[in-house]
Amino acid sequence: MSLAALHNASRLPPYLFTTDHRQRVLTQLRSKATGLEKYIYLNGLKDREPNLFYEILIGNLLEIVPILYTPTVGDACSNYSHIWRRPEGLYVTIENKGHIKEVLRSWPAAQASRIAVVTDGSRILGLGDLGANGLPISIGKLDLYIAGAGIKPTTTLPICLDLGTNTQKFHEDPLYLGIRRKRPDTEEMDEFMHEFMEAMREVFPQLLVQFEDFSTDNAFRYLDLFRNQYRCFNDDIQGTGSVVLSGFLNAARLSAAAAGTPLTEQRILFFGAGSAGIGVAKQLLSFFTLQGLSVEEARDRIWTVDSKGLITADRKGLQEHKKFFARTDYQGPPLTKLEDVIKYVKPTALLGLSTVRNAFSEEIVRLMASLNARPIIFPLSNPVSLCEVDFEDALKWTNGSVIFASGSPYKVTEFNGKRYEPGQGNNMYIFPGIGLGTILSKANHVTDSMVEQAAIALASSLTAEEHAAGLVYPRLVRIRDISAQIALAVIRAAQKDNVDENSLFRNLSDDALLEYIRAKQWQPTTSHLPRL
Ligand SMILES: NC(=O)C1=CN([C@@H]2O[C@H](COP(=O)(O)OP(=O)(O)OC[C@H]3O[C@@H](n4cnc5c(N)ncnc54)[C@H](O)[C@@H]3O)[C@@H](O)[C@H]2O)C=CC1
Ligand SMILES: CC(=O)C(=O)O
Ligand SMILES: [Mg+2]
Repeated sequence: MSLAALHNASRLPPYLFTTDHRQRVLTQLRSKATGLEKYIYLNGLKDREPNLFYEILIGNLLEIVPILYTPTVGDACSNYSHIWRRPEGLYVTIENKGHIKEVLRSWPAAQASRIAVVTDGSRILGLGDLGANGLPISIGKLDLYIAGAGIKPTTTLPICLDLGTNTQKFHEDPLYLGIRRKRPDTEEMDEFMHEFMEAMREVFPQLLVQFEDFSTDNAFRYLDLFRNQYRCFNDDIQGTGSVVLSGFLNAARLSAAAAGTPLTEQRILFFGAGSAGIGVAKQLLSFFTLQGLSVEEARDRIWTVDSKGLITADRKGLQEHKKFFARTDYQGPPLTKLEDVIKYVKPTALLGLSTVRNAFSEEIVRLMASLNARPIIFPLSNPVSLCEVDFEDALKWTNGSVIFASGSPYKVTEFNGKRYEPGQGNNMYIFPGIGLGTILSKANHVTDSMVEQAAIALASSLTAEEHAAGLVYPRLVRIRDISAQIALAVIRAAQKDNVDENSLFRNLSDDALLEYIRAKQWQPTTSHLPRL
């Protein structure tokens, strides 16, 4: 319909076209009192005017990403059954076992689908088992694919597997959207997951599956079972590993320069040894092997702590995923307090993936500062309400020397008259580029080298000005460009590993391929809307 015809439609206010829609949206958004209300408002906007929604998101990333993603998406998930407005993703339930394919076929434009984010709701951020309320995490991640990498919205597919929940209060909530039953045992869940993955390949032949927020045992289990069989990766293990390796490459340079020591002298302590902690620890082996150390030497420079303290090999009943980093060189009584572990290990870096709010207390942070000229402290648990230490406190207790990156966003902070910018060590910097590179190259698997090269590309993407400002991650506003650079590195790694099915790119120079990737990035079009 032409503007004139629209103007003549009597339901529209007569002066609508003398106003700017973007300004109207931002004003309405900012008038909402809480993050959750803002989330609901943006959700409605996406339904009414998806192009405008994405234009506003891309143009205001720093303001809007914390609403659609961590921390506010955590509130949206916790309350999803109560704020639900409309269908916006696919639910596949345990009751669908035996005919999952038919359920998947109900998704419109199956042939066009390229990327699915699949959660079973069992560990949403650090908020635990939210069951069928987990869908917004898949939606939020896909919005970042669209905004951050330029993936076309109609090719994205958010999925929540509703297998029940062990959180009793949902069984008793009359508005709860999911099945009221406990989660299945391993055998039943395995049967479901095998059928689901086979059906996904058949119905969506071009699809990349991103596993998201599965509880730790299942996260490792299904990654191991499926990674060589299907086009898939686990964001919490591999995406987080990659993004933290990237930030660590830059942080270690700053820390080693301040200490006057070689990079290989880094000693890394993980507080939290779940899918994220161990996923990152495994990826950080590459930090050392890239400097020429062997895997065994690299492992020697990494210590892990869980709720029982320093993880040692002699501990009875140690879970499988904790065994690789379990120490064999500690003799003595169990070290159960973080402070004692730090005194024993003398780490240069302390990484939190524990879900324990304020675990990095004043004593802990001051201890790190007493051991290091520039301590690396990454409190990576999400959302903010579970972060191990706030940015302002970390600055104060280290007198500004901390090299900091958190999982959820913090604001630029002044300390002693100086301005400090926090890093955000969140897989949102990496999965859009991994996805874009995998989709474009039609890689049939996501290999370790694709994940590692993504990290190196992200670490190398900082501008001279960002380096001079002491940043360890590039600024989020450049995410589209950065995702294109990551995608290039991912495609080249896929080619080296011979998993690319799109061989056309092999003859292109890096410059030509980067140009091609950028040209492929979807842009919202809002020319049909009024602007001044
Ligand atoms: N920044 C990022 O990009 C990402 C952050 N995460 C965050 O990482 C956190 C952990 O996720 P998962 O590993 O999947 O969860 P998980 O629940 O499997 O792991 C938590 C770990 O922390 C340990 N822990 C719990 N309480 C403790 C205590 N009091 N003292 C010492 N250790 C304690 C547990 O023993 C376990 O090893 C979540 O908050 C999640 O949001 C996860 C993925 C990406
Ligand atoms: C960021 C993310 O994937 C998580 O906290 O689970
Ligand atoms: Mg996650």
